[in-house]
Amino acid sequence: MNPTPNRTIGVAVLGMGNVGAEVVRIISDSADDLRSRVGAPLELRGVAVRDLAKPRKIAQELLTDDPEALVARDDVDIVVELMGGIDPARGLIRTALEHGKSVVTANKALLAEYTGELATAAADAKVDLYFEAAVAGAIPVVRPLMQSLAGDTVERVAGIVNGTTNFILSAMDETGADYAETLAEAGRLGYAEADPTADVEGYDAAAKAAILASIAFHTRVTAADVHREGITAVTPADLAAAKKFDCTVKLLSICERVHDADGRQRISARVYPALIPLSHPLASVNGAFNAVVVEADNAGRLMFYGQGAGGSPTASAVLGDTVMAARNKVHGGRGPLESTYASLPIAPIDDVPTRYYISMKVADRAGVLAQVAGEFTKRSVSIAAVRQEGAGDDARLILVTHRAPDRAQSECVAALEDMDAVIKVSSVLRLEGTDD
Ligand SMILES: NC(=O)C1=CN([C@@H]2O[C@H](COP(=O)(O)OP(=O)(O)OC[C@H]3O[C@@H](n4cnc5c(N)ncnc54)[C@H](OP(=O)(O)O)[C@@H]3O)[C@@H](O)[C@H]2O)C=CC1
Ligand SMILES: N[C@@H](CC=O)C(=O)O
Repeated sequence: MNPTPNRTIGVAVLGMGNVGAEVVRIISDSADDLRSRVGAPLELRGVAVRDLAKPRKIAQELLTDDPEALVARDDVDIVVELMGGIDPARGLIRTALEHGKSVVTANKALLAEYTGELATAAADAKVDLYFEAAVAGAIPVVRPLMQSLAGDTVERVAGIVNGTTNFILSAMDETGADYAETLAEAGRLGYAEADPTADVEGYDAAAKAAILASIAFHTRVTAADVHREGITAVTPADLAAAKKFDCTVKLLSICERVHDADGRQRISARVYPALIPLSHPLASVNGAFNAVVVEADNAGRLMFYGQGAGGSPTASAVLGDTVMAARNKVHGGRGPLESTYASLPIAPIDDVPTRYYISMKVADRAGVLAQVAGEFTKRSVSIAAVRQEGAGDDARLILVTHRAPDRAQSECVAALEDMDAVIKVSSVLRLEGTDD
């Protein structure tokens, strides 16, 4: 589309929930600032919702329950998708792009499956597709990876990218708060997804890992490529035990290049709750805050930190994208253009070197530790630390291993579960943030 100076930029918003309501508020409250940043006024043309009867802070005539018609309107230049979910969001974005509208979305679930399709549609239509808000709420991390680091080689992107689970784990750790109550509070504060299973089972963090891996490594990674474990099995006892090892527990998303001995490169993308040392920078990221650590060949280590969830922090990122897309409409230009995407293979979790923390209830008799250690030696996994606690029916053994392929580590756990001396393996978590 040709640039058209001195005109109004029409914006359609799909969804007026936690994020959409804040986007609508900012477009109205900050109209003068936005006009000067874009070089033209941004005008809200309509907002699509499901339930027209719900009370909302917006003129009723701007509301519609017909998003198909809204995205195709001639006076709409930019469509901001904040409905969530795959359908009908995917079709609506496709329609918007095909009608020459630029699109801003925060929909990580959709992007983790369909970025390739949507980016191609945007390129064909020569319009923008921006999604800064899809990863880590207010934190600028998508644009730094796509633009600022486009000339570097990123080796690793790892961090805390789900606010809800970090809010829950922090509360459990700091005050012993109840899991279910804290999850409900995360919903009330606008952090949790419409279906919070996406948060607590790690689907949301996995979607974000897929997006981060794709843009960091210039290869297509989808949610199905990401190894995923959530926080539902993490107990207050795990958090207490972590403290004894000067650690805490965080849900981590880790994306890295795996350099194989034959020079081949693969991508590992994984999400799981892990112990990290209290001295690690991610250990002090609490509540709904997120942080992402990027390691690049020339830039070295960069850390991005801020509010990872909630209506207004996320709306900030959405508005940033909207201003960029609006500037391009007014002054011409398009960007950031996507890289030429490679197709690097995915390294399965089995092949990735990890460290394990294993807590088990054991028989209180001589020789148990030697027997347990024998199972690790058989599989070439070495034990880094051992703690024996309690006695009688409460006898426990806690082990921390050195780095070894995850398959070998999980085979050790399976062997423990078959041993007479081991009454119950009560907790298995990985340990990250250490070199060995
Ligand atoms: N909340 C957060 O902290 C963050 C959210 N995101 C993402 O932003 C998006 C929006 O999240 P959030 O605001 O929390 O979600 P909400 O569930 O609060 O809001 C969704 C909105 O979309 C509307 N909607 C849903 N389906 C339809 C449909 N078929 N037709 C018309 N309207 C529809 C709903 O209408 P109605 O009001 O009538 O029900 C509601 O207004 C999601 O993709 C989410 O993953 C990204 C980063 C952070
Ligand atoms: N439910 C998500 C919202 C932001 O992406 C989260 O908790 O991080």
